[in-house]
Amino acid sequence: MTTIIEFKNVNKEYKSGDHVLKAMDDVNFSIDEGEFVVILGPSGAGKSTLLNLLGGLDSVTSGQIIVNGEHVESFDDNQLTSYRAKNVGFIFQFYNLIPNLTSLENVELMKDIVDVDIDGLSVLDSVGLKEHANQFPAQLSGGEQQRVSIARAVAKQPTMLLCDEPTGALDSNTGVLILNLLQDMSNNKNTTVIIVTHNAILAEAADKVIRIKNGQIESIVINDNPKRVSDLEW
Ligand SMILES: Nc1ncnc2c1ncn2[C@@H]1O[C@H](COP(=O)(O)OP(=O)(O)OP(=O)(O)O)[C@@H](O)[C@H]1O
Repeated sequence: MTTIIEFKNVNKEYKSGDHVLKAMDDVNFSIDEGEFVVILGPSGAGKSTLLNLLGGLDSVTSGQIIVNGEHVESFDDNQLTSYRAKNVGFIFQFYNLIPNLTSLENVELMKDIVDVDIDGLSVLDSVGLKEHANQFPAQLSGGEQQRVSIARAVAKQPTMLLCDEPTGALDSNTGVLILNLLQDMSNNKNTTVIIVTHNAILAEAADKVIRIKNGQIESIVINDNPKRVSDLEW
């Protein structure tokens, strides 16, 4: 297995007045290429902070974040923009769709950003939205908009998919469809998938489970025999 992501002694502090909050407190871990990783922890533990640092949306206070051998913590703004465009697919709770583009156009937009061949219709089909290809975001439900944003992140074929509660707005059947798709991306396309969730059941499907508490790593567990998402008891 090739290590693709390393956090080395990562600290992230937020200052407000005299008070310093340690959102990441000496965090160390590594993730292999193609791993399906679940990050668990209580509210305020630092899960979103970890994803934001890894995705180049926020900068460390100290420590190193090494992705594909490159030091993300030393990137300037231009390097960060190019790093995010080439390597990272974000699936967050906010959808960030472009309102005056259809579902299909929102997905195919990725052609302008990365040099990949995108069959937008087939990606929309994989999230159950082929019939909605020509609708605009305002004509879709919250869960459908979430699925378009997932299709857009997947279509880009990024090195890693960073997902913050990706199924939060979805009913359980659609949630399973999406988590299955993410597990397939990891198993079949060697995409590294990292999912932050409150749903501990998903841990059974993960190759690696990282638990965080108070900005620190509580445990890292490797599953030798992860379950298929479709076999989990929800
Ligand atoms: N921009 C910020 N300024 C100040 N404090 C912040 C900022 N972002 C996060 N924090 C604090 O850092 C800590 C970790 O926040 P984070 O959002 O990473 O937690 P989380 O584990 O994702 O929580 P949740 O499950 O509720 O989303 C929290 O105490 C939070 O209040």
